[in-house]
Amino acid sequence: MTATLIDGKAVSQKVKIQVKERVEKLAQQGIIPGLAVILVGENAASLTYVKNKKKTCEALGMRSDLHQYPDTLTEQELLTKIEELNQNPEIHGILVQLPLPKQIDEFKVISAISPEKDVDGFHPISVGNMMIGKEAFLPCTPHGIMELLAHYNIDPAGKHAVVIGRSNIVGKPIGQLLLQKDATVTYCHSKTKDLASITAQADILIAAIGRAKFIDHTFIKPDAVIIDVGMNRDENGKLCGDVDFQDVQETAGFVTPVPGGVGPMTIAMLMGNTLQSAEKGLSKTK
Ligand SMILES: Nc1nc2c(c(=O)[nH]1)N[C@@H](CN(C=O)c1ccc(C(=O)N[C@@H](CCC(=O)O)C(=O)O)cc1)CN2
Repeated sequence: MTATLIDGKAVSQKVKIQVKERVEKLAQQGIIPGLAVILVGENAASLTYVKNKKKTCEALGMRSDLHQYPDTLTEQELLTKIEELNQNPEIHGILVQLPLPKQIDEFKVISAISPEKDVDGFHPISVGNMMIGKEAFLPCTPHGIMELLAHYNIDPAGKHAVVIGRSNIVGKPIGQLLLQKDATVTYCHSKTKDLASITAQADILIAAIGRAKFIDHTFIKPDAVIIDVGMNRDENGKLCGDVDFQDVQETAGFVTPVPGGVGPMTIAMLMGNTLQSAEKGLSKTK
């Protein structure tokens, strides 16, 4: 039997339709959700992502301002821009595209964004609230993964979830979100010994390693749910994930493709977070 495809493109469309309906309701009250996206430098992939964010915002009836700077921008200049956006009542979400050039301290920059506008969910206050299960903007990729699991009726409760990767934006938070849904979570990383013996116990495997097609059928348990967060190029320059999609077909129960899996969900969840921020602002003025 071949694995069931987890179709992130289709699920993200569904999420975006729901967001659009809520945006239209807000517009009747004179509020247009506004997202400010800051891009520093000329990273080609980042430019594609920020353009996609802008295009998606506009398609859903939201405002999106792209602030683009050369990689010579100083940290202070960036902090000044963030402060200006923090004060702008028409902007409900602020996002600084990562990675940033080396001269800029990522933590300082993320911490400068008002937590109320932190639609990426990267601010230490957002992370802290998420950790203790309080209301917070959830980071978009992990949030998108949880949405995909829910859509396919995959309940993490009692399952062994193995996360490969410990980044602040994917690995650490997805483990926490799975834990909150009562999964038993194991984190693996570059220093983990005998990785395959651990991943082979996973009912849900999250691959966020950054190595093209690294996970093949020898790493996985029969019928496991495989979520591929990788975004790599193969030997022919073709986009691929951390999972060898073809090779796991006969073993996995469910698998996300790359492209068309987790990636589109990231942008859809960002739209949801921006809308949520605008809705919160409205309820405060009532
Ligand atoms: N401030 C942030 N920076 C970064 C984030 C983030 O969530 N916030 N995540 C990634 C990049 N990213 C969004 O910013 C992102 C990556 C990939 C996709 C996506 O849709 N991928 C497509 C393929 C796209 C292609 O053809 O190149 C897919 O998987 O189908 C969306 C968003 C790092 N930085």
